[in-house]
This record gives sequence, structure tokens and C-alpha cells, in this order.
Amino acid sequence: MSDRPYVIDQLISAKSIAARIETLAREIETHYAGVDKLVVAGLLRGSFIFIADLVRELKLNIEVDFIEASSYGNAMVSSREVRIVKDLSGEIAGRHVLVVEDLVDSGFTLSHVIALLQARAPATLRTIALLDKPARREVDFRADWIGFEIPDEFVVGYGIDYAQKNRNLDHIGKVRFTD
Ligand SMILES: O=P(O)(O)OC[C@H]1O[C@H](OP(=O)(O)OP(=O)(O)O)[C@H](O)[C@@H]1O
Ligand SMILES: Nc1nc2[nH]cnc2c(=O)[nH]1
Ligand SMILES: [Mg+2]
Repeated sequence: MSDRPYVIDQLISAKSIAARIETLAREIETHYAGVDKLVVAGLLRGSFIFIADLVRELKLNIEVDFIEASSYGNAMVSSREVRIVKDLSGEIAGRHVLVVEDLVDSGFTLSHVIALLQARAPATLRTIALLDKPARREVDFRADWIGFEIPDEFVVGYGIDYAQKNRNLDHIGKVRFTD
């Protein structure tokens, strides 16, 4: 698959992402006003740029943790088997947890991770996803905060890869095959 020639067309600019994150950060600050500490847990690898930008906008007392899940490998469709590659480093029982994800597509990844974390009895557990592709949903799942709803396109950039490439683009693009 990944040896097919392709180009990347811009879908969401770096400026639009930054503006949207500012708005989301204010909503999250309002939601957690009065909470003394929040665990912000990023889902690796795709969310690494989003979480870095989001936490720098949040004027809250936070801790950062990561969990790594993978279900796509180098493919463009979900294997439907979500592998936990790395667990959170810290305990979350009784704590307020916000899970940060780059993209909800079929919904398998985030719903699996949320079920796993919910079983650890956090005080609250919420989710934020930069991108939502509702047309592709296979399990009933909606993040609590969403950056952008996008059409059914295979996207890359701003942390998101195609066969491990393009994560370093500063914007979101869509893959267009040229063969
Ligand atoms: O809603 P879903 O259909 O489950 O798809 C979304 C997930 O797929 C991608 O992760 P991937 O498994 O490719 O791993 P990565 O984050 O390490 O790139 C993306 O980062 C989301 O985590
Ligand atoms: N790179 C990439 N990975 C995904 N995983 C689920 N949907 C997508 C997508 O649109 N792009
Ligand atoms: Mg991911």
C-alpha cells in the first residue's frame, strides 16, 4: 500500500488548528474549574503534537501521562484489534483524567482505551479528539470535545502518519493517490 505514489492536499491549516485549540482550552478550563489536579493522558503515537500544543494552552494544574495503543499498523483500515503497547505510568483511581486523541475513525481505539481506563475507577474520565470522522464509525462513541469534524478522507500530519511518515507536517492534509 505505502509504495503507491501519493500527494498530500491541505485540509486544515496550522493556523486554524492553533485557533481551535485556544477555543477548546478555554472550554476545558471552564469545565475543570475547581478541580485541583487533572491528569492529561495522550494516546501515542498520533496525539503527540496535539497534546503538546493543548497542554501549553491550558491554565490548569495538570500532570501529563501517555498510553500507547495501535490498531492500524501500516494499513489504511483498522485491524479492529487494539493493542496496548505502553500503559499509563501513573495510577488514575480517584483522579480526574482527560484522554487526548488525534482522531476518531471507526471508534475502536478510543472506546477500547476508555473501557480499560474506566475499570480503574477514575473520579472523572473525559475525552478530546482533534479530528472526528463520523461517517466511518463502527462503534457508538463520541468524544466529549472535538476539534474538527472531517469527511471520510485518509488524513496525515500534525502527529498523524501514513505508514509512519508525515507525522511532522504542521497541518492536516489528506492523502491523494496519483497512480
Ligand atoms: O477510531 P479508529 O478507527 O480506532 O482510528 C483512530 C486511531 O488510529 C490511529 O492510530 P494508529 O493505530 O494508526 O496508531 P498511531 O497513533 O501510533 O499512529 C489514530 O492515531 C487513532 O488512534
Ligand atoms: N493516518 C491515518 N490514520 C488513521 N487511522 C484511522 N483513520 C485514519 C486516517 O484518516 N489517517
Ligand atoms: Mg493513534
